[in-house]
Amino acid sequence: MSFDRDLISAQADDNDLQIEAALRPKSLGEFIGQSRVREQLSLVLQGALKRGKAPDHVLMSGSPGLGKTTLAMIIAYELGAPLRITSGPALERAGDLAAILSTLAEGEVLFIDEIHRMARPAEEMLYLAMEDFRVDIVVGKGPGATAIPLEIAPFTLVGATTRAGLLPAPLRDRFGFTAHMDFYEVDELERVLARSSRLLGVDLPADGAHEIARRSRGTPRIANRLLRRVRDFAEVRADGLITRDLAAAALNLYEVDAEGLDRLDRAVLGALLRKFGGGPVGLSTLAVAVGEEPETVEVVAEPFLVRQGLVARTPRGRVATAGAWLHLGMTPPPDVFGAAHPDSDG
Ligand SMILES: Nc1ncnc2c1ncn2[C@@H]1O[C@H](COP(=O)(O)OP(=O)(O)OP(=O)(O)O)[C@@H](O)[C@H]1O
Repeated sequence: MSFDRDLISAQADDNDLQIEAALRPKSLGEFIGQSRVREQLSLVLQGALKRGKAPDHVLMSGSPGLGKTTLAMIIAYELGAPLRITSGPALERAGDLAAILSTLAEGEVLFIDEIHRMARPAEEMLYLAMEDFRVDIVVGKGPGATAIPLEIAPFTLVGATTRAGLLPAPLRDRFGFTAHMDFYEVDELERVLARSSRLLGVDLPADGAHEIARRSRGTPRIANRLLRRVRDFAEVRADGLITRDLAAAALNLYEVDAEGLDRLDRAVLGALLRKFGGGPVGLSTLAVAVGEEPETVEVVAEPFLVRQGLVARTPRGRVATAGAWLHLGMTPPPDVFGAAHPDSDG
C-alpha cells in the first residue's frame, strides 16, 4: 500500500518546481518567518561581507518544504556570490565531489541538499575541503597509491538535511553555523499566501488565506500548492473569490482535514490507536502497519504529528496523546498520555 501524496506531500514534484522558482523569495528581507534563523544568518553574512571573507559553513536542518533551498539561494544572493547546487545522493564517489570542488570560484556558495546521504569517501574529502580548502587526489591503487594535495578556492558550504542527527559528528562540527528550521506559524503562512497570491494574481481575502494556512502542515511548499488547488476550485465552481467556506470546501474535497493532516498522517494515527491501543509502539512496527518505510514515517509524518501534540516520543516508543483520540473521533482511555486525570487538580 502506498499513499497518493501529491497534494499534501512536502516533497516537491515537477509542477511545484516550476512554480516554486517564480514564488521563491530572493533576499533575506523577502523571506517570511523563521525570525531567529533570519537574524542569526543576517549577522553571519554581514560579518563576512565586512571582513571581505567567505562566511562560516552553514548547516540547515528541518522537514522538507520549509525553505532550505530558498535560504541557500538567498545566502548566495546576499553575498553577491555564484551558487552551485548538488545533492548528497549525486555524490557517490570522491571523484564526483572533487570535480565540483576543484572548479569552484573564489567565494562561491556550494549547496549540498540531503547532505546526510553522501557516500563515505566523498564525506571524508569534504572534511579537508571545509577546513583547509584543500583536497587530496589519490592517484594509483594499493601500496603505490599517492595522494596529491590540490588547493581549492575558499568557498562557503551550505548543507541541508532533514535529519541533523544522522550526520557524523566530524562533519557536523565543521559547520560554523547551524540553522534549525521549524514549522511555520499560521500567521506566517498567511503572509506566505498573501505574497504568493499577489504574484499569481489570485484574489485571496484574509479569511480564505487563514483557512488555507491552518491546513498547510506548517509548510510553505504545501501552502503554495493548496493555494493553487483552491484557486482551481474557486474558478470552476464559483466566481474566483476565495472565501473561508470555499477554501474549506475545496480542501475537504482534497482530503486535507481541518488541522492539515493528510492521509499518511491519519493512517499513522489510526494504526497507533486501533492496532496498538495508543502505544507505546516502535517506529518500525508502526511503519509496517501503514505500509511505509520507517524513514517516511519518521521524516514526513511524525515531526508534524509531534508538533501538533497528537503523538509523543517516549523512551518506550511512540504514544498517542488524548488529542489524537479526539481528532479521530474516538474516546481516549482514562489513563491516556496527556489526558487530564479525573482526580487531578487541573
Ligand atoms: N520563508 C518563506 N517565505 C516565503 N516562501 C517560502 C519560504 N520558505 C519556503 N517558501 C516557498 O516554499 C517553496 C519550497 O521551499 P524550498 O524548496 O526552499 O524548501 P526546502 O526546505 O528546500 O525543501 P526540500 O528539503 O524538499 O528541498 C519555495 O519555492 C518558496 O516558494
